[in-house]
Amino acid sequence: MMIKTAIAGASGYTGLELVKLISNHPKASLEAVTSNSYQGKAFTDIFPSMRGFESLVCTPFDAVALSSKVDVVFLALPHKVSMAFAPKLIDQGIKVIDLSADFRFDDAKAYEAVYQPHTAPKLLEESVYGLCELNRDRIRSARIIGNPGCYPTSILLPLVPLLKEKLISPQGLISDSKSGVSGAGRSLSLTTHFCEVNESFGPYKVGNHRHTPEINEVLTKAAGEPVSLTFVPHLVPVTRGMVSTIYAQTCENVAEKQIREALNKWYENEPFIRILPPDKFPNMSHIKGTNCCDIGFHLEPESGRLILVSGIDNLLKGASGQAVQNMNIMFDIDEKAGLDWVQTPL
Ligand SMILES: NC(=O)C1=CN([C@@H]2O[C@H](COP(=O)(O)OP(=O)(O)OC[C@H]3O[C@@H](n4cnc5c(N)ncnc54)[C@H](OP(=O)(O)O)[C@@H]3O)[C@@H](O)[C@H]2O)C=CC1
Ligand SMILES: CC(=O)N[C@@H](CCC(=O)OP(=O)(O)O)C(=O)O
Repeated sequence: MMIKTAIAGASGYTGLELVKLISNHPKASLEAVTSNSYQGKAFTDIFPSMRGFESLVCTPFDAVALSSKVDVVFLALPHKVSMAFAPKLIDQGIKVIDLSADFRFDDAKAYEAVYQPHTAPKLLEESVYGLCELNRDRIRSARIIGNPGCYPTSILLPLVPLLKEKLISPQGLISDSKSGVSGAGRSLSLTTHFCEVNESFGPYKVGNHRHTPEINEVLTKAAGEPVSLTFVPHLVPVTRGMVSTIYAQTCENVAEKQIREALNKWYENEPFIRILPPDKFPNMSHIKGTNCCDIGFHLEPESGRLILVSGIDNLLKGASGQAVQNMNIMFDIDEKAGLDWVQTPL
């Protein structure tokens, strides 16, 4: 059986990544790519790197037309936009994997405090947060997935097991995170203009980044009590990649061995989570082009402070790779299908 897919918003960076992944997927086919700005244009006119690999022409989005063609649609659209598209697909019996923030929250009020009034609250209630390793059972039977943000993925994967195992305090968590510029998408903006980012480095949205409530909602559930997290994102002048350096206070008498045992217990059978050996830490160049999340750590014995470092490719495990992993789970095929290769080996 082939899973028939379409990508809405294929002209963006996560859209391109999805086209590459589905084109190489052994059990999925790409039936349609939709775009507003490039209707009627060949996909390869937008991305010449795909010449010879993809022959689709961009069409306008039409849920009824898609219903006879596909089983699942990836919405690679901006947040606040996807919520208008998703219900139309669900009404046609098509599954949805949404890469925006529109279906990530359990609590509509938490979403609305950061974004805008939600126009599909029932679907938001039904949607499943697609953090594959931690939510697999619910993903299996979901009709709609809210694919996690890239920063949340890099922060939640290391922290959730340690909070659940009561090895770290839910208070005073700090994540100092760095992202490549493709995290901001393909549309033009002054902040991602070459001259503004080249040879430049610094934090942005300090104290008010919209990912903080998304991360907090999941951490609070894992801890079983409110958490306090300081999240500071930084932009680094590379195209892709993300590294989060996270500081946490361990609970009394917790030793490094227990941290390693807990992470191994949760992740040793996970193909896309790599717990690094002692004294090894993630590096953007080690995860670029993979669907992996690398996690390394160091415990300061005197202070009990744990330094966790996680690394992902923002466009793969942080977006399109995780979206395909979600599709594999939803359609009950090998979770690694189409993902067990490296696009850009060093
Ligand atoms: N970039 C990243 O690393 C990550 C991105 N995400 C999320 O994934 C989604 C896609 O991101 P990304 O690919 O980077 O974004 P891009 O800006 O690169 O692409 C978004 C695409 O959406 C389409 N679009 C824009 N506005 C509208 C609109 N009003 N109505 C319909 N279509 C519209 C555009 O295509 P066209 O005009 O051709 O229709 C555009 O190509 C976003 O929600 C983003 O937050 C999540 C994790 C990581
Ligand atoms: C570098 C950069 O600008 N990054 C984006 C995050 C992109 C992402 O993954 O988040 P969403 O899916 O929630 O958009 C930002 O800080 O808003």
